[in-house]
Amino acid sequence: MVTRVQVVDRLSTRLKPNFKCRGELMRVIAAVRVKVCYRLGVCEKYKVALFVSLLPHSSGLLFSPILTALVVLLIVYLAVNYYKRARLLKLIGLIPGPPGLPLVGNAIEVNVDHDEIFERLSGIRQLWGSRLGFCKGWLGTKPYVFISKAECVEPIMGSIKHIEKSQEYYYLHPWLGTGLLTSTGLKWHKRRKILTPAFHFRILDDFIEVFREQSDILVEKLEKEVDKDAFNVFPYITSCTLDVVCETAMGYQSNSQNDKDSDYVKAVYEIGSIVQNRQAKIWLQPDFIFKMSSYYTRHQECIKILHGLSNKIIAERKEEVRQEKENGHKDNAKDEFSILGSKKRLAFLDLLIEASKEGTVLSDEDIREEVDTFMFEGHDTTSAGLCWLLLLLGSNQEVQDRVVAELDSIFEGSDRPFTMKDLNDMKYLECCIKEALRLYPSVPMLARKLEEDVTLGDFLVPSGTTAMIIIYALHRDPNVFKNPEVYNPDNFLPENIQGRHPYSYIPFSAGPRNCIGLKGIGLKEIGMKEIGLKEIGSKEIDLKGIGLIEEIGMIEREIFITKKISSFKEDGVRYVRPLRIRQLNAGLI
Ligand code: HEM
Repeated sequence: MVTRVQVVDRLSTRLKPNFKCRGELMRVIAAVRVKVCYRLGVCEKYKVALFVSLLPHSSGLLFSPILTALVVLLIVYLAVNYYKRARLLKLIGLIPGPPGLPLVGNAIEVNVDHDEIFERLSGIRQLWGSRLGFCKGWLGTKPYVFISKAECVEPIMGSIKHIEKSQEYYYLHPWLGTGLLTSTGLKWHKRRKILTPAFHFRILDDFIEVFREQSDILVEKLEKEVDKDAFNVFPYITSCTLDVVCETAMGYQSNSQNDKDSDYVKAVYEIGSIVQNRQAKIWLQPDFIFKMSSYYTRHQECIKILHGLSNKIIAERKEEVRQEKENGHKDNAKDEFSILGSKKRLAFLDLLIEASKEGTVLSDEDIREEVDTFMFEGHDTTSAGLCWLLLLLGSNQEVQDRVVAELDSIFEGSDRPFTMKDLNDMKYLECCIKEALRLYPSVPMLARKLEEDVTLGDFLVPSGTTAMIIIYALHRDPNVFKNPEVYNPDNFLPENIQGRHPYSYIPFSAGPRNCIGLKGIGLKEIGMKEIGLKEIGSKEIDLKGIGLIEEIGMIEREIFITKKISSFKEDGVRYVRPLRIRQLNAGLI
């Protein structure tokens, strides 16, 4: 039996002479086909045709049905793509927005450090989209629409069709994998279904003790800064939220409030900053370029630290669960979250181990993805929210007085630990938190890749566009919130929220892909820490003269507590009035 290579060799020799006409060529091919079928012992015509099409052309007229089909397919593919791209360009072109340069679009305008990008994007939206509530922009060859009007947010966020996260989230994959925040399609649906029960309100009962312990430590730390020079309150709050989330998510005490040099804590910060840089700088986006950049080595070190710890904790916890089960602890049927049958505080990880059904539903890697996701989503959002709340309470004496009056009415002079019921009774504090999240949403913008065309007003936004929802601007729509720049918790009194568009206030996102922690944990966690801070007052610490400086925009948050007391702008820094935290029973200290 001859080999295929030999057949091709022989055929090419035979076909070497130039053909005078197509008929002659076809006759040769037919003859060759017979011979090849005979020699190879096969008779599939397509194989012969393929051999013939592979032969070196002795004439420019060589004809092959396969080659023709391939060329036709290629032309159709190119034509469809050309049509799609032309349609996209035409439709996007109709939407108002800044003119972009070929290939780079508006990338040069946003080629700034990540703390300034937010300002630039908001600026573009304000300049071009104030009236319509949306405008377009180009990052490289990728089209974006920046949206900040409730009516335009709804068709996207409210639809199950647009749950695909945009390219910006891809840079989180090395750390978070495709956990709940970053996954899409079937995987997301499945995970969301598994994880939703974990956020049952009863889980908060287990967590309340962690909040109390950690806010006590926070108070102790802040005490030391009283009456000293200006200091940035952000690291204190973030360490506290990180400790809370480490313990509630993994059952692990990261102790970052006491150990600022913790490798894990440093890695969380650094990777966040690297990811933001990648999102903004288009040349860092292709993997092969990123791998050559100075960021990459540190990025990999961070991943090693972050995954190393999660893997270690998961393995240890699984082993503990196994041993406790072996030692005869039976599942407590009365408590749907109790897997150990003991009174031990359950971490989110325990619930995942339970849900994993010994690896059949969730593998160890799946568990790690989710634990890492909750570490990331659970600490950054709440710490930003709490810092802004402090700033706003510090700057609004009257609001602060009302918060204190409400707490006084609940605690009636007692310094007993707070309970879930207390938290539910703090209606005005809840309005204050909501209003803080309105002015300074912890997630100031989010993005979706449109899977289908969407109609916004008189415009059709084509599929393939990235919809960037600028929550920060949405929350400042003067048609929804009177005096939108003013901190006014009354905006959230029941009588004032009547008739408000449901998509006009979305700090936790909205629709099927909203925050799974939502009010349940996010708001309560902020509330609990706020109470913790209020206990500074109950311990009679003199915070008189302490003020706050808001120094930045929304992305890189630094809030300084300082002795400066006026309210003016200097060197881009806005000084505000002092933060005063009142005692439980007394007036202002
Ligand atoms: C003030 C506190 C919080 C705020 C403002 C907040 C805000 C948000 C927002 C805006 C999203 C949507 C993100 C996007 O689509 O890109 C989101 C998603 C998410 N959040 Fe939160 N969050 C908070 C607290 C928490 C907490 C405490 C947890 C967990 C312990 C959490 C877990 C998640 C998860 C897992 C997702 C992804 C949900 C999904 O895609 O199905 N969040 N959050």
